[in-house]
Amino acid sequence: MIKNITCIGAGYVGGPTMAVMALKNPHIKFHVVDINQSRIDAWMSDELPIYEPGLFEVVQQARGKNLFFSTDVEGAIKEGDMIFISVNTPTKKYGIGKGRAADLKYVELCARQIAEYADDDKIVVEKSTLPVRTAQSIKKILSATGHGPKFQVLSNPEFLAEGTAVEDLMQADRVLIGGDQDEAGLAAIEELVKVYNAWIPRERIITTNIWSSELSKLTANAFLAQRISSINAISALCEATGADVEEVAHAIGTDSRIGPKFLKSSVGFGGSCFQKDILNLVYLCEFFGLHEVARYWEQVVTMNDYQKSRFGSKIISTLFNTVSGKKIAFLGWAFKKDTNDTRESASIYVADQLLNDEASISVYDPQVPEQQMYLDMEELETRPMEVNKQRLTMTDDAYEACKDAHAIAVMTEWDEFKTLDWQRIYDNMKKPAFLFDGRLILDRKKLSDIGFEVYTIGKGK
Ligand SMILES: NC(=O)c1ccc[n+]([C@@H]2O[C@H](COP(=O)([O-])OP(=O)(O)OC[C@H]3O[C@@H](n4cnc5c(N)ncnc54)[C@H](O)[C@@H]3O)[C@@H](O)[C@H]2O)c1
Ligand SMILES: O=c1ccn([C@@H]2O[C@H](COP(=O)(O)OP(=O)(O)O[C@H]3O[C@H](CO)[C@@H](O)[C@H](O)[C@H]3O)[C@@H](O)[C@H]2O)c(=O)[nH]1
Repeated sequence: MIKNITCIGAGYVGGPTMAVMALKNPHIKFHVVDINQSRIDAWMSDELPIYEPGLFEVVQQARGKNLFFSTDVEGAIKEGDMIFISVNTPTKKYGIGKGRAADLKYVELCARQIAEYADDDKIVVEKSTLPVRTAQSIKKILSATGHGPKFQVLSNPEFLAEGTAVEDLMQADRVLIGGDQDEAGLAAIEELVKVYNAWIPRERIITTNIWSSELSKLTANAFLAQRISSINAISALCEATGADVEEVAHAIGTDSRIGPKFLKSSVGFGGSCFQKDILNLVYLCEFFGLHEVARYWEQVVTMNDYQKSRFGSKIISTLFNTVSGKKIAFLGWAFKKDTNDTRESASIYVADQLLNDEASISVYDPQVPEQQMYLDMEELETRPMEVNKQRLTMTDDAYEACKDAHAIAVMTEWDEFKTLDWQRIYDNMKKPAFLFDGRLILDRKKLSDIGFEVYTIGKGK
């Protein structure tokens, strides 16, 4: 009987996942720990470290009752009957597998800490996205460095999307739990099934062997990203031929075998997961000598890079082949709406491309702080920070960002952009006033009538 659940890692996944589990399992105590003190402080305050619609209400209901946040990793490991590992698994930036493989050093450290501090038997749950067969390494570390207790390792990948995390957790399409198929493994799976079954119907909880579960997560993201790259590839052809990508997406999406979701053409997918997980899949395929399979999936990322640079190039070529000294307004910096997360956002790469062509960029995003934008640019290491700061600025007012601009680029699909006073924006811009809709959210006809020169992804002239 599980009485205490610990989660190591209080990020975009650990925080919301444990908050919802705690709300639905009032009889279990949840302890979420992180090495980042300021993140933990934020989880305990009214200003949560991540912006997610509905999250604050959930946290508020459980926090202090059966949901606790702290930096006491050792104490939390000792008390947890079940320990989730929900730490970051970024793309490796060094050594073997650099630029492709997942960097598992944080996961390995968690396993070592669990082995060191655990005084009794534990169920260890992989919540982080991991390459298939990672459980084997975790088991090895636990058994080689532990001092007595027995460990069961489960895989329970998370499928929530940012911006809809609470909804996705509350009404999950499915929950996936993988574990060893022997008696102890099946018993551990059943313990986790019970936790989810507090609100997820049993038929939506899928149980598999551990390797299938690990691989299903990478596969799900690869399939989702593949759909976006596929429709983005078609968007280029639409622009060349006069077809309309939204009409094409609707026409194919009504085929029940294809389905309508994830066919929204865009300036390119971003976020912390898709690119990282596909590159990880590519690396795994190469590792197992499956070079053709690796090339197949790699193309999803190549197409996404092409879509981002195609958008940037379109801005430059439309503005008479140079943006040097011109002001370009960016509406949105986050990688999608309803999140403050900017990891791998298309904005970063398009901004970089325009800055290389000496543009001045003024950004408005309702949730992203200026400091984060500079950190994103710094990671690219393209130019000195002072230059980024001179040419790239953020304002907290969309109208200010667009004032005196030569062009506007809609980079994130925030709802509020649809209801801006576009006549006012047009009146205050340089003419011709160019508008590049990278998210297909604006009314092209209305804007053209105002006087804008509108370019929309996937729509020919
Ligand atoms: N972000 C998403 O939408 C999403 C969705 C599904 C799965 N995932 C996967 O979940 C995992 C976590 O992603 P995230 O977005 O929450 O990452 P994140 O960077 O927001 O959070 C990870 C946290 O782990 C902490 N941490 C790292 N090592 C630690 C240690 N040894 N002890 C204590 N804390 C430690 C970090 O300080 C950080 O706060 C990744 O593997 C990711 O691929 C993410
Ligand atoms: O039709 C679409 C759908 C999405 N996007 C873009 O794709 C990116 C990713 O969007 P989304 O998948 O909604 O958000 P994530 O939070 O990255 O969630 C993905 O990655 C998570 C981490 O692994 C998984 O848990 C989720 O199931 C998976 O959807 C964003 O830039 C979106 O703008 C499009 O361009 N067109």
